[in-house]
Amino acid sequence: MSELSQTTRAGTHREAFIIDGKAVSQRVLQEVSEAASTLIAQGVRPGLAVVLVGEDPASQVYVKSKGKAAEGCGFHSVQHTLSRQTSEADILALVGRLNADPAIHGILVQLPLPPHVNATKVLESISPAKDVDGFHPINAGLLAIGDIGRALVPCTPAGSMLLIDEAIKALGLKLAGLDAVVVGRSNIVGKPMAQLLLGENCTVTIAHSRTRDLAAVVGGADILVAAVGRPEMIPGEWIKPGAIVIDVGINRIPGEGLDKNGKPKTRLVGDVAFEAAKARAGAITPVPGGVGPMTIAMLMKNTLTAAIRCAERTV
Ligand SMILES: Nc1nc2c(c(=O)[nH]1)N[C@@H](CN(C=O)c1ccc(C(=O)N[C@@H](CCC(=O)O)C(=O)O)cc1)CN2
Repeated sequence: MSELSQTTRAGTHREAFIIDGKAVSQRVLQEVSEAASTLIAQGVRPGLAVVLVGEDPASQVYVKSKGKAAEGCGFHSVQHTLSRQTSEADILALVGRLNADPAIHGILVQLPLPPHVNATKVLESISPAKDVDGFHPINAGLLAIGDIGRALVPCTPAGSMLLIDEAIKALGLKLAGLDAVVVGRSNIVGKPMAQLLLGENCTVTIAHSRTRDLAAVVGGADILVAAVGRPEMIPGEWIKPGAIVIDVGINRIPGEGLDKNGKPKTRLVGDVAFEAAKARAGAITPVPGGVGPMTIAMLMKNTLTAAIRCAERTV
């Protein structure tokens, strides 16, 4: 496809539409709260259990935000905080109890887990019906065969799709047929993202560390999803003019000066060099304030979905 149309009447390139992940996530949370109220009035309160193993400060912040968001949606919310030394067997036993608890519709084990714990084994022990992270192979399989109606879809890719919809509307485009490039092939973001884009009839390429001529592959993308976790590794000059850029990376790098405690300041950047990319893209997500807030909002949506499906199974 040729350049996506993004020129003004004077013929000069317009600055990118900044996709506001905070605003879109607030909208999702509002919709989830309203639907949850209806469900609660019918006697079913969605319940989310979050399991945190260890004391990683970033994980503590994310888990706290998830609990707060769950409460904000009117959910029953529980947090299990386990010490870093907790054995894999004890984590599996806890997941087993949560699987059997009728008040809990969604179970999330915060990642990363300590190195002595087999994360795959723990994630596969979660009942697929309560796997609100969408990481269980059953949910990955349902997504791969295009049965989204029965799957729980991973939160970050699902949220990224909503941001793409937002950009498509703002730019007056149609999603079907666009060339999408996903940089990164993780099971958590890259692969499910590619499946979702394929489900919307995009022509999808997954690029990774062994991709030859990444610049050329990225340069062909009408939609670029960067999910590699390497600060600003995609230069703005690689972006196709008018492209939609979804930056999943959240990388903390050294900032300038000292904070109020005298410690060196840090700042968050994405996988894309934002300022240069903004000058070429049609639409772009910022970091922070782009994909990140969507992850938690979609987790609430998945918990609501799990609760609704559970209620439907028991009538
Ligand atoms: N079990 C899971 N573990 C992890 C997941 C996940 O989806 N499931 N994702 C990440 C962490 N994460 C949620 O858990 C998460 C990361 C970032 C944000 C976010 O809103 N980021 C803000 C910036 C926050 C800051 O200032 O530090 C943003 O981008 O605007 C939300 C959730 C790993 N683990």
